[in-house]
Amino acid sequence: MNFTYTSYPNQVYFGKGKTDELPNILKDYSKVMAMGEERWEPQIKKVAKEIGEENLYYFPEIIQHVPQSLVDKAMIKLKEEKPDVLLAFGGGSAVGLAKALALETDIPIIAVPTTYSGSEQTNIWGISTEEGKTTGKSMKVMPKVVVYDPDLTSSLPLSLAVTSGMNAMAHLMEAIYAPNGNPVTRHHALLGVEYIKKGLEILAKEKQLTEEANTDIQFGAYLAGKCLCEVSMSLHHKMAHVLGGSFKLEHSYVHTVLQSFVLKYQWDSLSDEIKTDFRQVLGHNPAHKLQELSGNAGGPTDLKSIGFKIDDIEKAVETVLAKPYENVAPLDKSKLVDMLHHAYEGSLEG
Ligand SMILES: NC(=O)C1=CN([C@@H]2O[C@H](COP(=O)(O)OP(=O)(O)OC[C@H]3O[C@@H](n4cnc5c(N)ncnc54)[C@H](O)[C@@H]3O)[C@@H](O)[C@H]2O)C=CC1
Ligand SMILES: O=C(O)/C=C\C(=O)CC(=O)O
Repeated sequence: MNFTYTSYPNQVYFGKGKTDELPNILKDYSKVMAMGEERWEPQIKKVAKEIGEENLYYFPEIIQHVPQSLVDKAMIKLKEEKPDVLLAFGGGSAVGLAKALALETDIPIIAVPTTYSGSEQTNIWGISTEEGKTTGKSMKVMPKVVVYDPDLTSSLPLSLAVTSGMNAMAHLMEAIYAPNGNPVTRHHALLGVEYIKKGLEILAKEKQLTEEANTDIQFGAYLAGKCLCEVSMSLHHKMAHVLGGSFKLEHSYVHTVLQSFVLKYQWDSLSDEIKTDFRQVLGHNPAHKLQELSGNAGGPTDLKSIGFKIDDIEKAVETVLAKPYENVAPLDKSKLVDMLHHAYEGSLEG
C-alpha cells in the first residue's frame, strides 16, 4: 500500500435525544448565534431557555445555495450580536449559512443536521450570486462539534428522506473513485454505501421512514460527509453544483438523478479493484442499482421530472468544462452532452 490520508478533527455525538446535550456543549461560549428555519424554533428556544435567553440570538432566514445577499443580511446581525459561536440547526442550507459567516469571521460552528446532506462534516463552503455558485475549502468552516439526533431527521417526508439519502450516497460514490483517494476513506465510503443502501431499501419496502431506516441513513450520511471532506470532489459534484447553482434545481434531487449517469460515464476508466468494490456493495450493475434505489423508494430518476430544460444541456456542459474538477475519466464535451441527454430521459441504456 502507498497512500496519503488526512483525517479532519471534530467531535461527534450520535443518538436519539442527543440534542439535549447542546447546553453542555455550549457551556464554554458566552453568546450563541443560532440559525435554522422556523420549524426548529422550539428546539432552539429550548436551548436558549437553558443557557439564558440573553445568551442566544436566533436568525430564522435560510435559503438554499446560500445567496450572498442572505450572508450580508446575517453578517449585519452577527456584527450587532457579537456571538462567539454559531449554532447551525437544519439541513445543508442552515449549515451553509453558518459556514459563510465562519469563513469571514473565524467563529466556530456547532452543527445539528436535520437532513442527510453531510455538509456538517466538511470544510467545503458554497455561496451563490447571480453568476452562479462558488465553492471552496477552508478549515474555518469545518464544524467543531456535530450532534446527530435521529429524532430530528425522523420528520423528513419520505420523498426528501430518499433524495437526501441519495445526496449522501453521491458523496460516497465520488469518494470511492476519487483521484486522490486512499484505502481508509474508501473503506469508510463502502461501509456508508451499505448503510444507506439498507436504509433506502427499507423505505422502498415500508413506504415510510422507519426508525431503523432513519438511523441507518443518518449513520451512512455521517460517513458520507466525512469521506467527502477527506478526498476531492469530481465530475458528479461539479455537474450537480452547476445544475443546482446556475439552473436553480433542488440540490438533493439533482444529486439523486445524476449519480447513476456519472458512474456510468466513469466506469471504463475505473481500476478493476474499484469496480470490484462497487460491485461488492451495489451488485453486478452499480449504476442501475443506484437508479433503482431512488426509483423503488419513489425518488426521481430523470432530470426532466425535476425541472431541467433540455435546451440547457449545452450550457450546463460548457459551464462544467469552463472550471472542471479533476476527474478519473477524461472530460469530453460531446460525451457529457450525451450523458445529460440520457439523464434527462432517465435512460441508462445506450
Ligand atoms: N458544503 C458541503 O459539504 C455540502 C453542502 N451542501 C449544501 O446544502 C444545501 C442542501 O442541503 P439539504 O440538506 O439538501 O437541503 P436544505 O437544508 O435546503 O433542506 C431541504 C428542505 O428540507 C426541509 N427539512 C430539513 N430538515 C427537515 C426535517 N428534519 N424534517 C422535515 N423537513 C426538513 C427544509 O425545510 C427544506 O425545505 C445545498 O445548498 C448544498 O449545496 C450539501 C451537501 C454538502
Ligand atoms: O454537492 C454537495 O452535496 C457537496 C458540496 C456542496 O454542496 C458545496 C456547497 O456547500 O455549496
